[in-house]
Amino acid sequence: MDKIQLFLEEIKQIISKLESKNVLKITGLGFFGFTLIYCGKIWYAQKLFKRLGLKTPKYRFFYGNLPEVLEQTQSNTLRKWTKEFGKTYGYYEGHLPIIVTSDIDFINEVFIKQYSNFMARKIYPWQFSDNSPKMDLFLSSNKRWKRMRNIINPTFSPSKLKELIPIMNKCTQRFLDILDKNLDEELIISDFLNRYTMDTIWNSATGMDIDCQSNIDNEYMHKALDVFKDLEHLKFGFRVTTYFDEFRPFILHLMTIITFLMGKINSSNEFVDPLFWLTQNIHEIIEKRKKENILRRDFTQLLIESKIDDNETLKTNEKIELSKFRLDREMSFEEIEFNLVGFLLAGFETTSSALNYSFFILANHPSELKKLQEELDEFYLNNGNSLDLNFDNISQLEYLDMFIKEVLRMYPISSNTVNRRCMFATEINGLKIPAGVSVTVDVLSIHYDAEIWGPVDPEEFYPLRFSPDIKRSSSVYLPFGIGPRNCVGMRYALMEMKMALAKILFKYDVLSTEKTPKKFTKFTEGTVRRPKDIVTIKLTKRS
Ligand code: HEM
Repeated sequence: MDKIQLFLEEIKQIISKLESKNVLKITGLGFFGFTLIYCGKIWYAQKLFKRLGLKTPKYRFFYGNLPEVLEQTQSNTLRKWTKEFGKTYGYYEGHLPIIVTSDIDFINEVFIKQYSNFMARKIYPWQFSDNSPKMDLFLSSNKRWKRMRNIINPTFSPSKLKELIPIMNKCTQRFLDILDKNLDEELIISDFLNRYTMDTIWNSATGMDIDCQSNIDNEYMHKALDVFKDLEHLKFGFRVTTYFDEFRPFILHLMTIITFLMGKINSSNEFVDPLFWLTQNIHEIIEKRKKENILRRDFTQLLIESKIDDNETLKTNEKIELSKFRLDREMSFEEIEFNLVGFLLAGFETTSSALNYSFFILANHPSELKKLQEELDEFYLNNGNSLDLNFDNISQLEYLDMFIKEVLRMYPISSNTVNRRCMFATEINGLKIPAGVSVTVDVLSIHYDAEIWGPVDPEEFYPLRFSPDIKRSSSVYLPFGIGPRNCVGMRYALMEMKMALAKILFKYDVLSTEKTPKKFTKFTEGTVRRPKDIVTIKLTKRS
């Protein structure tokens, strides 16, 4: 006790001495020292690739290469650098080191063979921490990701997804009814596609029929679009979190508080509101569902019911590890909530953009339209004059499958997300990779590599390069990523796209107008890569 009192006395004396001296001076010195150490840390971090012997483009102290990447879109910049530095090189986002690769062996090591060393994504500027319970499947890392992925995987199996076919059919029919009223007119097709994919994913996720296709001013639609708009608005804030990565959680909390207060002061504030609003709505839907024991066939129900299936998904050693935590075999309320919001956002703009690219191709390639229509006519006759599609008969539409594959080869929607972060130091092909370093794939360079996709020029739209008799490594085709952490929604997205295209092209011809772009030259890129040009088309009844 005496010792404690003595200690407190000493502290009091130090404080009073400090007060009597120039506090400002000391604070200034402290700040200067801290800045010096922080700059030293940045300087050292930006020497990593030199130490590893990897080439890098010229970078600036503190900023690294981020300004250049953001200026031109990441995909285009990586493709340009790959031409200059070869298949594997490094660059810096601020002082965060990123290895870029288009080397297939390297990709196989990171994404498949050594995936347990890379069970995280590159740090996203809006990511609080690796283990926050608010992180959905996309943003979570390590065991938390693995556990959630094992629970979610069965939800996207064909046997579960087939329960969602009636919802897809209903929304597609609604889409056709709307298009029927807009025949022979110039259409900005992305407006219609956004509403179609939002209607489908919201209905599939929650069972709630929001019908945002007929109701243009639908609130759900606006809020979802606002979330993406806000991510654009926040570019500056996100640059700050990248440059000051060590303080990211603090800056993000601060940004959340500021925007929350701004939202309170100005009720029309567009930022926190939409994501908060969406999450709140989903929260209420799950709560109601659990309380009233309502049974519907949708993602909410599938996630509530889903459990880890040890027999199917886990290897023996993982079974033992997970069986120790039996409670974790199902998802918590919060996890269901954040994953449903994640599905809404991941399944809306991606599929809508993929269809937008498809209509751009159809308007510019009448011969492709003809081939697809011939296949659909044959399917209709062979299936008792019906175009009812399901997971069993969809494989009969082989050309449609090749067509969509080629669209996504030329226009990979979400190539910036094909990355992993090293969590445990390792070595790949002689290159030592320390924990914390991210590896990102230069998808465009691979998708346009003439050695892989030739002899027909990869710049040409040519679906037959996906003929079943042509064999290629699956690691060269990456629109949905690769390995155990690839896109969990791939089957759902492909089914939705095929259903929409099959039903539309069976009924209508797609025509170009004077405004239809012939080629895309500029893109905007966040998690989704979109053309800057607006795709205008005309639909007309098939002759
Ligand atoms: C054409 C449509 C789509 C494209 C092109 C696409 C593309 C991608 C890509 C490239 C990734 C990263 C994969 C990797 O890192 O290896 C991804 C991840 C993911 N996607 Fe998709 N996606 C689409 C539709 C969907 C849909 C409809 C859903 C949900 C209903 C969805 C949910 C997800 C989720 C949850 C992840 C994270 C998976 C994980 O980290 O385990 N996506 N997607």
